[in-house]
Amino acid sequence: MITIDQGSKRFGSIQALDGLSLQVEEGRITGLLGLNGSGKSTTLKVIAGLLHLDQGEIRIDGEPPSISSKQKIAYLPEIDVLYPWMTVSDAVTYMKDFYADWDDQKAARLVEYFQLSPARKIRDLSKGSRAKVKLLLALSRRAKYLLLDEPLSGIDVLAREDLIQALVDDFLEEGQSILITTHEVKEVEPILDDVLFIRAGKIALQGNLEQLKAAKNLSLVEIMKEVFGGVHHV
Ligand SMILES: Nc1ncnc2c1ncn2[C@@H]1O[C@H](COP(=O)(O)OP(=O)(O)OP(=O)(O)O)[C@@H](O)[C@H]1O
Repeated sequence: MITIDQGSKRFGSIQALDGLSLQVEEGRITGLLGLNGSGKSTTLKVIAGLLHLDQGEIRIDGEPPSISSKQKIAYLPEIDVLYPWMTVSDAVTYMKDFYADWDDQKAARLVEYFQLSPARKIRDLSKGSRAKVKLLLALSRRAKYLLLDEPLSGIDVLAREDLIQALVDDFLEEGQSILITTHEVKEVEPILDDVLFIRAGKIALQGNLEQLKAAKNLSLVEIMKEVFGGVHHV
């Protein structure tokens, strides 16, 4: 389980996380949902160990972030910034050398599923294909926790629902957990077990999605309107 207790993070005058407490359960798919600038990416970066909290505690399976906890976490890499000059195949080799839990067969299946050309340079790919390479690089690790920050961004609307379902049916291993941030709420809803609603750096509501919907007798989008004050576009 991943827990954050009263986590705060400030960037200059901006309080990105403001006493945020959450739990991400094992073997479940959890959606971290919120408006622009509410702290979703910051939360994922804190869990990935790329940012440190100013205050509060984070525990990954009971341990503070460390080299060994980082091995349990696959974070959708910023490939556009990290290695634009690499080909798709170079990026796969690079990740394979870096991570002991790399699954070569799954990487090959994903290259085929996404119809990626291994010899193409990342910087020359379309935005959608770059998004697919990012997903490929995260999903090809047998990491316990997969952190997916806006994985559908740039992927066309027709491909999104198929992709998200394939992700769960064909590429997720038993016991793996996903924490996903997205604005594509309707596309992702069918795969979500749990939801965390984040507002101004705090969790406004969290729980099992089906139980929340039943308790409130509302759809996910209606719950979001309630939590975020009637704002439709999240
Ligand atoms: N490196 C940084 N330096 C300065 N401010 C930052 C930095 N990273 C994030 N912020 C600010 O912290 C706040 C939270 O940002 P964050 O990226 O976590 O939000 P988000 O919920 O992921 O937003 P979006 O949905 O727009 O991607 C925002 O006001 C953002 O401008």
